[in-house]
Amino acid sequence: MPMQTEPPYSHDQSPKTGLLLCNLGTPTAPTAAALRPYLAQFLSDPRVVELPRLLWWPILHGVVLRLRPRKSAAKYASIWLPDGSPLKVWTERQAKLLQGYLGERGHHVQVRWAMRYGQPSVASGLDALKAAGCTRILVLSAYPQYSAATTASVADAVFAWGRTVRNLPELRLVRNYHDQPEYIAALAASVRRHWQAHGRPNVLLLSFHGMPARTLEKGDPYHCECHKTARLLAEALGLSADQYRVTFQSRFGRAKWLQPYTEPTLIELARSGVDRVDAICPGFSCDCIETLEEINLEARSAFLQAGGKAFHYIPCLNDSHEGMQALTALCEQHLLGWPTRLPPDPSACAHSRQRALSMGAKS
Ligand SMILES: C=CC1=C(C)c2cc3[nH]c(cc4nc(cc5[nH]c(cc1n2)c(C)c5CCC(=O)O)C(CCC(=O)O)=C4C)c(C)c3C=C
Ligand SMILES: [Fe+2]
Ligand SMILES: [Fe+2]
Repeated sequence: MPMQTEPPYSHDQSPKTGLLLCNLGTPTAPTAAALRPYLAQFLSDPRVVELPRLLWWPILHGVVLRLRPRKSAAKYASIWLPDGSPLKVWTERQAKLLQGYLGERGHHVQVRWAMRYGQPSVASGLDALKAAGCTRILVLSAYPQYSAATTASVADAVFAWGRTVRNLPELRLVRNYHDQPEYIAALAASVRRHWQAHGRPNVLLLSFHGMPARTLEKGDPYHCECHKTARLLAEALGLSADQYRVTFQSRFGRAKWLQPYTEPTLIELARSGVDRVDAICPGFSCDCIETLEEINLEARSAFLQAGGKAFHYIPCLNDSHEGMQALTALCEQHLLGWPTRLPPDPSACAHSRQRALSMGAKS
């Protein structure tokens, strides 16, 4: 990939900081035609499906991309918002709010949002921040728990962009925030608020997106980080071990995924006489198809059909004040990690002195 041609370097540029909030990506419409390119890009990422290409390619192109787009489109249609896919709507809103929250704390940071798959791409977001004069950029992956399939894949996109850039900004990538006290406090506050309004369940179900089980054996910390989030949240809420369950959802393909699986656990709970379950998804920073359709529609119906009496879904933090405060605190901790800089020095070298003179500055 060729390197970009950039405006000549100038010493009189004041340092500016940018923030790129990256989420996974989502189709532009709830149709099979929009789902196909989105799923093709997503499921071609070797960080997501780790099978050898020779084996995976015929399955992806011969089976998955023929059947899944139509099936998934119907699911997206059931949760679509007037302004688009919930994942896009919430991510855009969080980025807008983050700019204000950080500004109130004295951080004048340009905030943009991007999607790892689809548009606006990570590269276009980084290009825009660089074009706006940002010489340091904080990349915040929206996933609280680290996984190679999500966080590391965003890093891949950032590094790929870096290969096209001549004059790189300083880059910092948030790795995770699964145990950040402000994030746990925000989750606990949203659960408590729900319980104040609707009473308490017999069991609180914490459902996380799944991963193939072999990723845990190969050293991916995702499973452990999900369990740590769950333990901290349970402690914050004062729950005993029998008052909550940790499960994994969204199994894809035939391989064994992280267990226990969400839906079979709900069926087992209903059959064993548990009347009310509340479900929360602390692995998602905002609501999306995985929470709104798979949990709030499908899992709810499985629980009720198996004899459960009441199922409450507690939404993701989305644009709530507590959630935004947690994201702000997280960004602030990372922004403060950067060294203090000397003011720009236009006389730092002969060519910039000449530039300053030609632009009419006094020598
Ligand atoms: C929260 C972390 C996520 C992990 C880990 C993850 C792994 C993973 N996902 C798939 C396959 C699919 N995921 C899909 C949607 C989706 N996944 C996440 C997050 C994680 N995925 C989010 C936030 C979303 C929602 C996107 C939206 O538009 O709302 C989908 C698409 C939907 C569908 O067709 O079912 C697929 C497919 C794999 C294989 C995987 C493996 C590590
Ligand atoms: Fe996923
Ligand atoms: Fe673990």
